Amino acid sequence: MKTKICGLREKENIAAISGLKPDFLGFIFYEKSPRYVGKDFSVEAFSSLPSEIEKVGVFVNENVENVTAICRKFGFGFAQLHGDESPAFCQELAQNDIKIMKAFPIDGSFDFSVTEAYAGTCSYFLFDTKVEGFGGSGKSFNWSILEQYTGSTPFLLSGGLGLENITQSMKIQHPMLAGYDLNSKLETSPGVKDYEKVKTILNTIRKHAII
Ligand SMILES: O=C(O)c1ccccc1NCC(=O)[C@H](O)[C@H](O)COP(=O)(O)O
Repeated sequence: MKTKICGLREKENIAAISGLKPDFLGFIFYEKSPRYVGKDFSVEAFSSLPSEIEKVGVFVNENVENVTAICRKFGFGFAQLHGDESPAFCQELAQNDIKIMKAFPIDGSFDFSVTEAYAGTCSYFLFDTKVEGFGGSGKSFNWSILEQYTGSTPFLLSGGLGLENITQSMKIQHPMLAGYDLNSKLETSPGVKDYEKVKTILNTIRKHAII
């Protein structure tokens, strides 16, 4: 199972968490987020990152030019699109050699047929809890709705995953469940991840994955 730790921004914290070898690290370029990387964020912040960890830029309703420029500047292989980006937007971005993770806000009435137009363009979907804002809510959704997803694009489960519910979430049996996206439940403060909590949750996921 893949693991993604989202919403880091401080050099020492990035270095410590990268030592735990998650598959993806996410950096938020949405100014209204309490985890926004900030104007002074520089490539220096992850100079020690092993190349096998995929870097993900997280965007909300940003334009293609800005997403492309930021991904190129920071060497992000992936853009996570967490707003209302259309299938055409994703196709345009994919032409710039950027892999896409498209987030969808899930509640009990989500219609998974909306994901169909994104298949083929996105490497992963990210199913996150529908809330007022866009992400980082710390809230989980009722996972039983995932049974309705019959697409062939792999997805990361997201939304309020922490030490208290990760074991329960690993009971989900879905052929396209590719991994877990982890964020606010593992923080000491917004944007700063708790090393011990991240270590414990990654060990839990990895132990389960080889049983
Ligand atoms: O985390 C944020 O502050 C955020 C704000 C705006 C858009 C996206 C954001 N996070 C993106 C993520 O991938 C989070 O990991 C995802 O929303 C789950 O967060 P959480 O519920 O805190 O585990």
